[in-house]
Amino acid sequence: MQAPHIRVDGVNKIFASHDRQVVALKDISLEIPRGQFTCLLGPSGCGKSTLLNAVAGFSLPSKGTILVDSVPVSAPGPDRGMVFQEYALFPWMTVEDNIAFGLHIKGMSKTTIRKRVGDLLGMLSLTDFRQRFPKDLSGGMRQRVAIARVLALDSPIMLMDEPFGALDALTRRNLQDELLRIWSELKKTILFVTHSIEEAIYLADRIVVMTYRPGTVKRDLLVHIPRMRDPAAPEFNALKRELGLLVMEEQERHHSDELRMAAVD
Ligand SMILES: Nc1ncnc2c1ncn2[C@@H]1O[C@H](COP(=O)(O)OP(=O)(O)OP(=O)(O)O)[C@@H](O)[C@H]1O
Repeated sequence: MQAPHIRVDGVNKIFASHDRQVVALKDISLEIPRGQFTCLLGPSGCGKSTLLNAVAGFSLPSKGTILVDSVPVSAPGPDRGMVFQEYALFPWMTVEDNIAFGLHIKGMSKTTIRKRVGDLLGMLSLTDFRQRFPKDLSGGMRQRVAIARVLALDSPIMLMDEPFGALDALTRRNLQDELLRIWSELKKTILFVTHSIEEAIYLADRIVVMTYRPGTVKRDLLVHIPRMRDPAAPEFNALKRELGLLVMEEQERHHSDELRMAAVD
């Protein structure tokens, strides 16, 4: 399946909670070309997950539209696979059964499933762990299974919500490298949420920095540093500084907002 193109057009999202309304997204418009690796970057509360959930079809915009290959998103679909920070594996199933689950639902033949699961176990270095249960795996391994499960369905779009946020630095770097390898091999369109500036620069073709409440696009830039990127390189650090200032401004707005709310309560 060819990677699709995503178009976010004038999207607003308003949550009504208790006695107040939260404008989580305001006038977001983005054109994401097929095959692009885009990171949504910003501090907590700037609407990254809200935007990702809207593209996934889990929570639709209050205003505006999201189109995948010109078709409006109105519900979750098999063309958009989601990977969460909290793995979301079935604890009673082995690694291979977790990966195969969606394929059984699709009604694929046992032979095809065995072949595809075998390939994915190999691709994500999980072959020796195929019979294990999630509780017997490290966080990094569990996240590999979660990625394999989405890849099994062959979704041409991968939506990833802080997938490596709970992992230690070394495991995180390994999985980032694997993700880049898989992405360049399988040519998926990836929308990846992170609040780590370094992770965004390491991975992305493009970084969209968001503002804190309402969530708008603060900066939208292409990363021109060739891969594999060296976080110690001067050009990497220069971009890190530039993005750091932008994110810090939003972080400060977040803190002042929290202080203001605490004073009201
Ligand atoms: N279901 C909801 N009901 C009410 N408010 C919500 C809901 N979901 C999100 N919000 C609010 O919308 C804003 C954006 O939240 P969102 O989770 O998208 O931010 P984020 O950038 O992904 O942050 P984090 O990194 O902490 O997940 C926040 O102010 C949040 O409190």
